[in-house]
Amino acid sequence: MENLMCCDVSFNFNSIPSSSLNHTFRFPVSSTLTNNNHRSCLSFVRAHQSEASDGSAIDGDSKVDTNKEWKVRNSQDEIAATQGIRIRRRPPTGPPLHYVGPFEFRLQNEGNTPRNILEEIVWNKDVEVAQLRGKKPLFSLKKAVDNAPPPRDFIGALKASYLRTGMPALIAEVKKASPSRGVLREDFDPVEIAKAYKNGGAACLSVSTDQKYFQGSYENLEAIRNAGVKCPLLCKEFIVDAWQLYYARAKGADAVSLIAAILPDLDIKYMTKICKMIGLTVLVEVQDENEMDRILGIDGIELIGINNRNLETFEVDISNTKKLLEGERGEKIRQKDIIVVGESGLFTPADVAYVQEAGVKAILVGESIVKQKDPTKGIAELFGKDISVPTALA
Ligand SMILES: O=P(O)(O)OC[C@@H](O)[C@@H](O)c1c[nH]c2ccccc12
Repeated sequence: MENLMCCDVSFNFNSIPSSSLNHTFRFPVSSTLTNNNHRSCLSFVRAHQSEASDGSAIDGDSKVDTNKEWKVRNSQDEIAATQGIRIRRRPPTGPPLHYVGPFEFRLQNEGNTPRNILEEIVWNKDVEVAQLRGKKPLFSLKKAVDNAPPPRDFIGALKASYLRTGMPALIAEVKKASPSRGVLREDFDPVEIAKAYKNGGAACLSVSTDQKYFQGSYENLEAIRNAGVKCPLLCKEFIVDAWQLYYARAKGADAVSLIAAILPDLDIKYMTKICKMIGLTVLVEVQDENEMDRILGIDGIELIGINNRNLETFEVDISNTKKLLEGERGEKIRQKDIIVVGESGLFTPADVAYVQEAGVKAILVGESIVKQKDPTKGIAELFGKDISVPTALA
């Protein structure tokens, strides 16, 4: 890992949440980060804002000034909107007159009601992360990350699988439920499912860690890692804060997904840099042309997922993968040597052939295989043939 150096930084705190006011930070800065522009640096501070120089947490409900906090979030939403991002990171109608606890307990009105499920998930995630950060400050996570076993090569595993089978490499998703489909599998044993996927020929696994909407957990991720399943693991989360990257890595993830619909370019850039520093592979997920164009404008992106499910409406349309790979976009992706992952709504060999034809080298599949009594067989049915690794090579 890159050597970290420390610097003291004092800021004009106009764009920093109130919990950070009057603090001089001492935080690690990698050589890559020092060269970045001022805004990037502010974002980095935001990610590290909840710790004083001794590493103690300085966030806490009692110290949050909701009025200033709201102003900061509102200006973040304005920046995001200029990039075509519709998802608001916080309720927009201003702070409640009194601080009444987390988002769930705030009085609902037209303005502070989420407009769609993705917005609701993000607002809840914000609260969840703030609470978790208080319990596990960044300095303790950094120690865990330093002592974690080396990450596995996520992209290497995808490439090897594609070369071996001549078909898109499978990222098989371990998820119990989803907001659009409800519970997918009652008898859900994450480790058994992970082993079955591996035996069926999955190159990598995706593990849902969101508890509220997907009934997942970081314990599942850790359990799969500790059970010795060799596939690299993607932590399937809604990342809204760089703290979550360290958390995922500390829990055994080899890769994380960043959702372009909720993260402005600047966040994607600096989070990608942090991931590189701590050894995580980044999968950036896009769902329309605007998001694809934004991500193709960012350097250093190696893996792009095209989601066939619109996260705002839940509509699934696998032709989305084809649409986003046509013409100049496809050309640019090939020039940049980016691997594209076709995501969601893939059920049959015809679906797999369709997205392969469109240009993907990997697919991310959950529902169609997790629902099968035997997920190993489910994989063979999805591909229309056995793609498992011969036992002599496994
Ligand atoms: O279960 P499916 O339709 O095969 O989809 C899997 C995966 O693509 C999906 O879970 C997913 C991809 N990106 C996401 C972002 C948020 C929530 C869910 C997702």
